[in-house]
Amino acid sequence: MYALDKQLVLEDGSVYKGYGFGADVEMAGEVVFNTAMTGYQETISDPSYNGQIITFTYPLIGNYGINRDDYETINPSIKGIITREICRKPSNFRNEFTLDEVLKDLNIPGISGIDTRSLTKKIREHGTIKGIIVSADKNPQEVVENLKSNSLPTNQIEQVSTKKAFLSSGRGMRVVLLDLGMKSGIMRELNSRDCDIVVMPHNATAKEILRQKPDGIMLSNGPGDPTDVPETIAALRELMDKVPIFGICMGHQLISLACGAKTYKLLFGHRGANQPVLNLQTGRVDITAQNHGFAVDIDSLKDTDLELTHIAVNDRTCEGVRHKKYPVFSVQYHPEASPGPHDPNYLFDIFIENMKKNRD
Ligand SMILES: NC(=O)CC[C@H](N)C(=O)O
Repeated sequence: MYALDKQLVLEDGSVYKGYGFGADVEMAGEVVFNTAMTGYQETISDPSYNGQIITFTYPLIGNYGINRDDYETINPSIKGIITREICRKPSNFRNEFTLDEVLKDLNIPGISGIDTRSLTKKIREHGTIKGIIVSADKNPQEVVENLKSNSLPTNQIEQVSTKKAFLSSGRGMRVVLLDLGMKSGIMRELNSRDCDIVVMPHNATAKEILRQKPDGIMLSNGPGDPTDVPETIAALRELMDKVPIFGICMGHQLISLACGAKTYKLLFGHRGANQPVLNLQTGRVDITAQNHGFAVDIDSLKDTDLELTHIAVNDRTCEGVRHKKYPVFSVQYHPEASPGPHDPNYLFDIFIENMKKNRD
């Protein structure tokens, strides 16, 4: 039998005892919850979760193992995993490693045996909260004091964005993919449409981007607060009228900020694989993959050249915008899925069409 050797301590003083797995290290992070039933490998390796401890509401995690192919980045930067139950003997034809051994290699701690329903209810009421997975014999009061005195990281985009530009050749449209902490799924979608991609760091200037003679610019997802990167927002302002732009998640927030809208932090965010989104033009609802803690303030769109195109069915928050004059659009959800449904995948085709039209 495993011993109750670890505890999850939250900033509000609550303590959840459990069983440690993965790396035996202590790392504080923002505790968030994800409601997807599958896709834990893509989720833990999504760079937008940088600095966060992920609670999986699905009660069994690790049951189909980890494989070489499903990483969204090969350098995951989450601060921990919280589960009801961890499967230590996965069974799947694609299984190559156990979640436990991979987390050990990646130096990421996990805790199982947690009442994730109660924890999730707490986060829903309180909002996302700072927490840490520590040894069960530590005094929780002291841990809480420590947690309170340490602030969560800022400027996370620069930690996960590529330092140098690189190419992924194709014969189709030339796309500058601005890496704000991109999931490889975005690259895969562009590759599958034969795009000729230049991936550039988050702080590339408008001039550097235009020097690549792009047909269009793709803005990726990314971690943390969108207001952390004023230089990227300034670059976007210069680029808006030059070439078609498509933004996903962080990219969507940055386009909105560049046009004068405002962003704010949601109480507990949207993280999962079945988030319904209403397309206001067609009346169609797409079921989407999402992972975001911030949102664009719908009221603030009034004074901009953006129009609201999509809203979340669950809480009526902003899920997409479009520029009134230029072929610039963005969504808060993930058309690249990984993990999650492929309903909105056609958005990549719209981006390709926008680039073709702009070329003609
Ligand atoms: N996946 C993302 O790009 C998330 C964007 C931003 N970090 C947020 O939490 O809202």
